Amino acid sequence: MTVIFQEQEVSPPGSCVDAPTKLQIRDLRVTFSSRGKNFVAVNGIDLEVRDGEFIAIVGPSGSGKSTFLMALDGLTPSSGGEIAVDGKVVTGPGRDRAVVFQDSCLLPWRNVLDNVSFGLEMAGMPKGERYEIARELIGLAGLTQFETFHPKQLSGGMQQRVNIARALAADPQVLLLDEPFSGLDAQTREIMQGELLKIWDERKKTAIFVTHQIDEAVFLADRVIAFSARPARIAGEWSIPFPRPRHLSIKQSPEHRALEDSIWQVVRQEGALAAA
Ligand SMILES: Nc1ncnc2c1ncn2[C@@H]1O[C@H](COP(=O)(O)OP(=O)(O)OP(=O)(O)O)[C@@H](O)[C@H]1O
Repeated sequence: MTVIFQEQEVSPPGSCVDAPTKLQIRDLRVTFSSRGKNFVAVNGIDLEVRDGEFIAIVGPSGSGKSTFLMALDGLTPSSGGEIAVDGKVVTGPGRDRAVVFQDSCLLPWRNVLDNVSFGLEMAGMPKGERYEIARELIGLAGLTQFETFHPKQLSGGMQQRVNIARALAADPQVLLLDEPFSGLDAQTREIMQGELLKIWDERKKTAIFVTHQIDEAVFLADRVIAFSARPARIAGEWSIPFPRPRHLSIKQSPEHRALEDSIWQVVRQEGALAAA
């Protein structure tokens, strides 16, 4: 396993190195059945995530990244090991975790305000209260002028901002993001990376972000984890030293590029194993 810890005398601003553990994953295994045969998708992952930490997960296609995320959410049952949020063992989906998917999951007949407040409505929160929470998040997402718009009237980037606001509305302890920007063009994607960090800096949620883009992982995360070829195990781990708030221009720095290269080498190696 490749482990690179950047030594620093002073913690970067916004760092969570001293924060308590938020999410604990011990020996997590996920097994699927396909055509009468069992196969292991996730094989014994151990991971401790601190409160407010931003983790990015990269790895070859089919390595088990989404499966891992869905197991954390409780949508996919694990076949071994344990997941705990604040020490409480996860047995299924719960309000302490929220997922943002690649595709917009907005309800087309509801406007932005009613989409963002949907979960709160389902939880029985009175209208005035849920609208107040939703409006604050819509503002944070820079969409105040669009709260009466319906999803089809919004660009892909705006729809994903609504999705993120909706996920945050229930005030989850852990935000799980499964390639949320992969459907966007390169320019919008970069803008969204900056927007996500702005929202995250404000709310400081513990975040697990799955992506194929290594530059995106390095730019966003406190820690990048590379998964091996299937079955997923941790093949490498990198601590990202850049202080926050981060500006997109850091992507051009030699330090950023060196981290990208180091991560890419591991992912490429694992991808070759997957193809072999
Ligand atoms: N519900 C399921 N039933 C059976 N097999 C599944 C199921 N979900 C995922 N798989 C298989 O598990 C493996 C891991 O899939 P997963 O989608 O987690 O990988 P991934 O790393 O997220 O891939 P990508 O980067 O291409 O999105 C794949 O072989 C996939 O076909």
